[in-house]
Amino acid sequence: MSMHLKPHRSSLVLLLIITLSITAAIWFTGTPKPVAALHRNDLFAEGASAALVLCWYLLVLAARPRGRVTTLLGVGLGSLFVGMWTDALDELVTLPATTGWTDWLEPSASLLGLLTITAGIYLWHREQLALNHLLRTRESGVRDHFQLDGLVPMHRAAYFREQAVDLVAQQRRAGAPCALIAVDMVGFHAINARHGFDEGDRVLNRVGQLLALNLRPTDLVCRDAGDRFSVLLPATDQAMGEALAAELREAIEATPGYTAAGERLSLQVRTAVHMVPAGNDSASIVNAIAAMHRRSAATIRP
Ligand SMILES: Nc1nc2c(ncn2[C@@H]2O[C@H](COP(=O)(O)OP(=O)(O)OP(=O)(O)O)[C@@H](O)[C@H]2O)c(=O)[nH]1
Repeated sequence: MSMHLKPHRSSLVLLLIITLSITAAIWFTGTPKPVAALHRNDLFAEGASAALVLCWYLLVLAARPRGRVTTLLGVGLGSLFVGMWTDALDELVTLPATTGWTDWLEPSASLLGLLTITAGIYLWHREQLALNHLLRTRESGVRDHFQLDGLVPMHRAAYFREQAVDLVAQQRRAGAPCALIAVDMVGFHAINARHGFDEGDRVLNRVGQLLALNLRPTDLVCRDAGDRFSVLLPATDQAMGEALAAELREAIEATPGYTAAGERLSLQVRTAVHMVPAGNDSASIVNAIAAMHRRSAATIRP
């Protein structure tokens, strides 16, 4: 069983027992239809629909932690599957006229499923709005999981460039300048060398989180590469950009954290602010991003 499904083992076992019980009850109560009497198109359509709902059920459970939303979606999709599965079995078996329970089981399970899925989707929507709030400064209204950084919980450089082009075009229409900040760790290779690459990874992760926490909701931060991060500050002048860059440096250097072995780390970062004037062509942002990282690399910290 996939490790993502392990927390949902009891739900899966319950659905399996219900499905096997219904299948056995229908099979042993009725008479299998001869092959010539089967409606192949109906059988295929109903069987495939049930299989697809089962796939949705597994994908949703595998993607989610346990909780109220997952329970509602699981019960809903599970019930819908049971309704559709009963419908598909109906194509294989002729039941005696006295067996009335399958007539109400299929529509009731499907209706219960749809109602429960609707309640689950409503709560999922509320949950997602709360999560969107947490992801401010890590995405600018566009989510692209293909461009997420595997190490630091934020997007990568390509996403930053795409969003920066859009944001700068918006700012141009509003006549406001944007600021870019390059954040580069100083002597990061020494952390890897002294404490190991895994510890270096943890430091990058923590630095990324500190940056995200210390920005305004409208700002965007991404990991550029290695120990370099890029920040976009819409509607920001030079003075504000410099002030925010100083705050970011202070936030990181004041809370360097500890290694797994309990050794206090000492972190230093350098920043470079690069202004994108109000009327600037949005395509030039790509050059501006490269320029700010060059400027940051040339900055000497005491
Ligand atoms: N742990 C870890 N290290 C990385 C990762 N990506 C790049 N690095 C390391 O980051 C270091 C970056 O080296 P430099 O660009 O010289 O940075 P620095 O040591 O901070 O040097 P200065 O910026 O000149 O102060 C290299 O040692 C890379 O191996 C990563 O994903 N995880």
